[in-house]
Amino acid sequence: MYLPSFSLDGKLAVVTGATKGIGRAIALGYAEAGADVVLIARTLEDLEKVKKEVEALGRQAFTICNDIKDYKKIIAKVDELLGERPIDIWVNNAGVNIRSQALDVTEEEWMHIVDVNMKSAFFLAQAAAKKMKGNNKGKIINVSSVGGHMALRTGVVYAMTKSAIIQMTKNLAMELGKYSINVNAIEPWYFPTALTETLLKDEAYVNDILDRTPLNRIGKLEELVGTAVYFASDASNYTTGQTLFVDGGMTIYGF
Ligand SMILES: NC(=O)C1=CN([C@@H]2O[C@H](COP(=O)(O)OP(=O)(O)OC[C@H]3O[C@@H](n4cnc5c(N)ncnc54)[C@H](OP(=O)(O)O)[C@@H]3O)[C@@H](O)[C@H]2O)C=CC1
Ligand SMILES: C[C@H](O)[C@@H]1OC(=O)[C@H](O)[C@@H]1O
Repeated sequence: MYLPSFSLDGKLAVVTGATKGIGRAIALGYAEAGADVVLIARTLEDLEKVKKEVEALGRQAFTICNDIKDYKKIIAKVDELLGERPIDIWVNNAGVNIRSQALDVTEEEWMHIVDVNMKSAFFLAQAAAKKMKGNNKGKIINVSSVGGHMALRTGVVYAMTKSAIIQMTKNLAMELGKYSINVNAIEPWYFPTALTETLLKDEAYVNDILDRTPLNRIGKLEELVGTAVYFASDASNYTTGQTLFVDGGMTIYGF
């Protein structure tokens, strides 16, 4: 039989930033594929809503209402919630951006973006890997951005953190391979979410995006979930340290 399984039946996935946009889409996609899901975000009302959506799909949902900058508390809450239940999949999705020009970046902006997008992502990946190591298997998926691969006008600090996520993915994949833990990254171009809402309301900005996007349209969230399910499933068991662009062709656009 050559078709590998894309099923996540019986798996447990943890998704950071799981109440809106890309994180919510991934969490629901995972539930549709058979996984139980731990949802992490800072807004309780939103967490309860997505919890109900996961349960409506017949899967178990757990919620952790906490800022990932307090990653030690997140890790303690995961332990408290799950006990001995293994974590099969960890998605570092939560991310923020403050779109300042390089000459205007403040230290506070720097610290906030770096703490959420890079420091928290690393230490949560480290904690997940420590648990997965005991089971000699696991899938860590990091959400980077095209902005980590090429210079966009959406802020240098955000770009630095997204580029760091790509390199973190490679180094973790190298070190964790001996425990059969796969580490991969997704690099999205533009998708309609709260994070990009303001940008995508600007017709001139959208036209600039489309001018550089061979598929000539903004992505649909369901078109990103497939990649996240692939990286979470047995279908990707021999794929690690990789970054997959889900970008409408933007990164190959020359002239
Ligand atoms: N949308 C896009 O076009 C692109 C997005 N990306 C990346 O995808 C990821 C998701 O982005 P997107 O879905 O657009 O973002 P949204 O702002 O739409 O959603 C962010 C999610 O993360 C949660 N969140 C934000 N900050 C924190 C925090 N400090 N601690 C815990 N949870 C947090 C939010 O809930 P709450 O506020 O309640 O905590 C929400 O659930 C990010 O890493 C982003 O960089 C990459 C390329 C393109
Ligand atoms: C494609 C980028 O990641 C995009 O640019 C932004 O400023 C938003 O934060 C999105 O992440």
